Amino acid sequence: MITVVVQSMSGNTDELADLIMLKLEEAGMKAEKKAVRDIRGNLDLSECDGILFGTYTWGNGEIPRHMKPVVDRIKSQNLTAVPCGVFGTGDSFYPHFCGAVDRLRSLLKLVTGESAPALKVELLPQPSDDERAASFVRTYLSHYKAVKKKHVQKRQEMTR
Ligand SMILES: Cc1cc2nc3c(=O)[nH]c(=O)nc-3n(C[C@H](O)[C@H](O)[C@H](O)COP(=O)(O)O)c2cc1C
Repeated sequence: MITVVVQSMSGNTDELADLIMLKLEEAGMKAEKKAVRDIRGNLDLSECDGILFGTYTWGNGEIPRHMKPVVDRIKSQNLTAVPCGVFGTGDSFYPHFCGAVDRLRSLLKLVTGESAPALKVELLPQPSDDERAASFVRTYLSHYKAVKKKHVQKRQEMTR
């Protein structure tokens, strides 16, 4: 079960989350969506099977402050065995298009050592983003399998 954690102000990123959920389900993977405002206090990210983080970008290519509960968890909870991906919407009018996606990926790389697959979409998803979302989900699912395999091997080595 993939947990899709999404922060959206005006609905674009939420719509992208729905498209990604659909693609996950079409690929045979169960998914649940959680809005950041609903997760305060009661979501241990390290217990998730897999996570896709969705965010818009604010300020000058920044992660919106509403994502703080998620960023704090990424920093404090052990996500090394949890396959993660990042998606977001932004506006290419700004110098750092979807900067929040890049920043979240960098943070995840720092704490997990893994390069999370990413998808950036211009404002509201268009029909042309359908195949991009499907391709992102395919890339994420192979990353998911690779991370799971790595951690099974690690556990086996530790019990030897
Ligand atoms: C004040 C402000 C700053 C923004 N800064 C950026 C930015 O630096 N980079 C970017 O790609 N988009 C930026 N955006 C655009 C939003 O990220 C974009 O509209 C996004 O799709 C909103 O997502 P939402 O509908 O899920 O809230 C900014 C928007 C506003 C209003």
